[in-house]
Amino acid sequence: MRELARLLRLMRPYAGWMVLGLLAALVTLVANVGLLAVSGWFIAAMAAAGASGTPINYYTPAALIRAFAILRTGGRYVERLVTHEATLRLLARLRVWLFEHLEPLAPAGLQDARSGDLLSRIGADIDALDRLYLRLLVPLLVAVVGGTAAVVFLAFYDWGLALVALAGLLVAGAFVPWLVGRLGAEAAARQVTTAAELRTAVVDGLQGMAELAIYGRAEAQAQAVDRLSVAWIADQRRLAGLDGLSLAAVGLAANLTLWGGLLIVIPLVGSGQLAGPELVMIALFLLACFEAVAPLPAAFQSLATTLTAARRLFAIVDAQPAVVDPQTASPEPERLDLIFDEVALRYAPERPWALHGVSFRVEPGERVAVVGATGSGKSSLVNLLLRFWDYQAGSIRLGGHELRRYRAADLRRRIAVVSQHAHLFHTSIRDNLLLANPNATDEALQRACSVAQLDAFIASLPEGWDTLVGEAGIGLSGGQARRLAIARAVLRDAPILILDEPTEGLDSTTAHDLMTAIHRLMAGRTVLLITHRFADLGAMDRILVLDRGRLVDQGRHEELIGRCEGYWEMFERVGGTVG
Ligand SMILES: Nc1ncnc2c1ncn2[C@@H]1O[C@H](COP(=O)(O)OP(=O)(O)OP(=O)(O)O)[C@@H](O)[C@H]1O
Repeated sequence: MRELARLLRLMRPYAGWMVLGLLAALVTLVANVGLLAVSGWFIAAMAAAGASGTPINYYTPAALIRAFAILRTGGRYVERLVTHEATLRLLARLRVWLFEHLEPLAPAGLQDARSGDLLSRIGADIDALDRLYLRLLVPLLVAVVGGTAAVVFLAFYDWGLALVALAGLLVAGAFVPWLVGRLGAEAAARQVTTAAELRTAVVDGLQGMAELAIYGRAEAQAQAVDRLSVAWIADQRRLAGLDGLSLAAVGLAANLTLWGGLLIVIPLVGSGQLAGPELVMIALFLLACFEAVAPLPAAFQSLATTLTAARRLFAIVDAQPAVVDPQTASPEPERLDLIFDEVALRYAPERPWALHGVSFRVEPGERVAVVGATGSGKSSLVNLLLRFWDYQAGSIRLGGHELRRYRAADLRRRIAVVSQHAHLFHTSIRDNLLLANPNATDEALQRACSVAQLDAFIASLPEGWDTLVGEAGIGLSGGQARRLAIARAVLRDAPILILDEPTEGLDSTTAHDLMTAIHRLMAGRTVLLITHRFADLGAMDRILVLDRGRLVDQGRHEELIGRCEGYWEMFERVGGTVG
């Protein structure tokens, strides 16, 4: 129930809309009950007056009936409008709120999360929260206020009648919801996680469609999706069954209350304490006031769904990011020299050190390459520099200030990255470039693409800059995608440039061409180039050699080849030549 209190706190900014929606719901209920009761009384009174020939004032009740009818229609309209406005505003805010909490977690805090599951949380789980206000709070408050008013109204006629109504309303509005809530709690909670697993399996299957087809596992994946689907439908069926039962139970309670009420009211009419038409009015009033409690069983049934969804969202919101921004503003260094001093990093306490006792210095404008076997910690250096992860020991200083004193965004503004994994969004080439600098002019875009040697390719496309690159850049070749990443880095115009295996996976001609573009990009910048390609090392001022998380040597190629065994072995293995 702690989740419920937290959810209510999140709703506070929309309290005005929510109270208005609640009032509209109450007015609608009163109008509906009033309409039925007055109509019943009016018809019976007119019939009695007609039979006995007594004159009757039919203006007032007719006007009341019209007023109730208009109020009911108008109230329902306003209620739907306002409650949905409140809910949609809340959901929009919650999505942004979740995204704001999600962003600092990336990538360290999200590496165990699956994209389908995250999609579920930001989509379906947030949607499930609309039930709290629309399906639980509004019906509950309307039931309590409306039910109490109905019982008080009936008490003016007869205490016994009021007690019968109270009993009926309690059965329909408390016992039945409690029972279906209990019977359906497990299925309601489970369907949230099953739906998330189902989405994850579908997303996984779609993303890995090519591999599944190649290895003939598409059928197995389809069966896994089918199993989850069947489990989800089974839970939905159980909930729908309980929903039907609860509707029947509320109907039964309403009818039994009507009969109980009639048993009390008929003798009162017989003894002349009550007029005949009032009997009809009370009978219809009794039936109508059950409208106040009818939505409660479904409301309590959805409570478990809402709470499970809320728990899943709060799990993300409460997660601690691996790197927390400092409270104070970032320092403004004059020269951007970079110093690693005895730096150590491990990704989890149970994992071995990815970097250990690493010390080196990079002067502004210097070009430094990092080489080492796979898993030696090269990309981990980048993870630290971009503040994706925090180091556990040692110190990293940029411009004389500890890296931790910089806010991540300020730090990242000074760094441009070209990597083999640069993500391309399913939008136009122009929008993918503007990501690096939303204010870039067409001339700047043109210049960036010319540095990246992408201009001829873009000019050859019928839609030019507006060509869609496809999901994750599927419409581009590996080399073109890398060039787009280079153009982004040009637009970023940052003093520090990180090249994380920018030519990895490309054939040697393409890699060579790409390096020509990269050399232009390097001009005037501090460069950290991570590479397996010895051909790229000729243009570098210094080479750092990493081995199992340790910096084992550094120097120029000619020096290292003579004294560093590990370097020499790597060079031999790739049959390298240095460009
Ligand atoms: N996100 C992560 N979570 C846990 N361990 C990680 C993570 N990233 C890297 N590691 C581990 O840290 C060590 C260094 O990895 P890193 O990616 O820095 O090596 P690398 O030299 O860049 O390798 P490669 O050349 O294959 O890209 C490896 O043992 C790796 O398994």
